[in-house]
Amino acid sequence: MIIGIPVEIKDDESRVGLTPAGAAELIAAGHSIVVQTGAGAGALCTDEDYAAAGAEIVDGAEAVWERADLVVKVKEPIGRELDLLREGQTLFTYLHLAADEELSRRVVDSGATAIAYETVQLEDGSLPLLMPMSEIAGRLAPQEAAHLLMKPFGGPGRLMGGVPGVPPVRTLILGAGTVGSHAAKVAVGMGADVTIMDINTQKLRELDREYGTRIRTHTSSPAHILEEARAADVIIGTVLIPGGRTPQLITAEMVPELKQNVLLIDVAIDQGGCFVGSRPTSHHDPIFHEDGRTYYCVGNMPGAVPVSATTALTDQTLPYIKMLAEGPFEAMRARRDLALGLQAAGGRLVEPGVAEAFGLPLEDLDEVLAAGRD
Ligand SMILES: NC(=O)C1=CN([C@@H]2O[C@H](COP(=O)(O)OP(=O)(O)OC[C@H]3O[C@@H](n4cnc5c(N)ncnc54)[C@H](O)[C@@H]3O)[C@@H](O)[C@H]2O)C=CC1
Ligand SMILES: CC(=O)C(=O)O
Repeated sequence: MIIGIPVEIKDDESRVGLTPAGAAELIAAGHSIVVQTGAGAGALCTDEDYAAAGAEIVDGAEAVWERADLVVKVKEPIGRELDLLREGQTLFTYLHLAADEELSRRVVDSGATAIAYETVQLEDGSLPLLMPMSEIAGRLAPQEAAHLLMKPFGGPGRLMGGVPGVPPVRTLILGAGTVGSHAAKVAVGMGADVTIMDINTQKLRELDREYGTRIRTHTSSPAHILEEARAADVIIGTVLIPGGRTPQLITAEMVPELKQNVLLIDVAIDQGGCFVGSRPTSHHDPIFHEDGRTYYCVGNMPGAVPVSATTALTDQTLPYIKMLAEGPFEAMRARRDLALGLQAAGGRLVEPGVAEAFGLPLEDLDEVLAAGRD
C-alpha cells in the first residue's frame, strides 16, 4: 500500500504524522511511503532521514494526496486538503468532527474512509491514540497558565506557587481523565492550590491516593462547579464525551460569578470547548479577553512541542498504521478498538456523537464495516 505523509497546514502545527523510524518499519513490511518535502522539518525529521529510511520525497501536497491509499496526518484536513480527500482513500488523523459541522459534512461527502485517532477505544474505555497528546496538553496547561499570569504576558501578575506569606494561585481542573490528571501533576508540582472535579468518582479516588491532601477533589455537578469556579484564579477545562461535542460546564449564568482576571484554559476546545465563551485560538495569538476574563483555547497545544509530540504520537499510532496498511476494512473487522475510530466511509456517517451534534443521518457501524472492500 502507498502511505502518504503531507505537511501539516494548520496554523502553528509543526508535528508530522510519522517519524522516519516509523517509515522504516512500514517499508520493511513491504509498503511504500511518500513524504511531502519538508513534512518533518518542524519536528527535526529531515527529508534526508526519510529518504535514508527508504521513503520517496515529493514536492507539493497534491503529489502525496493523489498517490496515497492511506494518508497519515496529525490534524484534521482543512482548505485544499478537503478537495484532495477522495473515495477509496483512507485518512488516519485527529478529526474532532463533533466540533465542526462543515468539516463533518465535507469529510462524509468525500466518500473517504475517515478514521479518527481520538475515538480508537480499547475495551476498558481508554483512548490509546488520544492519550499521548492528552498527556502532553495536560502538562502544558499549567505551564501556559504560569506564563499567562505574568504581567509582561498580559496577566494580572501572579505566581502559581505563591511564596511564604502569599497564597498560591487557586487552580480548578474540570475533568480528571488524561489531560486533567497530567495538568494536576504539573500544577501540584508548581505549588498551586489545586481542585479537580469529575463525574467519575473512581478517577478522583485515584488522584486522592496519589496526592493525598496536596489536592482537593470534588464531584462534578453544576452547583459544585459554580462553588469552585467562583474562587478560582485559573480554570482548566478537560472534559470529554468520546466522539461527541464537549458539554459546556461554565455556562452564561456562571460567567458573571467568576473572578475578574480569571484565566480560562480550554484544552477541550478541539471537541467544541467546555466554557460558554470559548472560541478556537492559535499558538501565535493564543488568548482573547471577554468581560475582564482571559481565554486560552488552542486546539493543537502539543504542536508547541513537536519534537516530543511527534515521537509520542508515532509510538502509539504505528501498530495501527501497520494494520491499516494491510487493508483498512479487514483490519477494522478484526479489531474493535480500531473500528471505533471509524467516523465515515463511502459517504456513510457512523459516529453517533457527530450525528447527534448536527442532526445528520447515522448508519450502523457493523453494516458499513461488512460492506467495505479493501
Ligand atoms: N487542545 C489540545 O491541544 C488538546 C486537546 N485535547 C482534548 O482534551 C479533552 C480531554 O481529553 P482526555 O483527558 O484524553 O479525555 P479523558 O476521557 O481521559 O478525560 C475526560 C474526563 O472528563 C470527564 N467528564 C465528562 N463529563 C464531565 C463532567 N460533566 N464534569 C466533569 N468531568 C466530566 C470524564 O469522566 C473523564 O474523566 C478532549 O477533548 C481532547 O480531545 C487533548 C489533547 C490536546
Ligand atoms: C488531540 C489533538 O487534537 C492534538 O493533539 O492536536
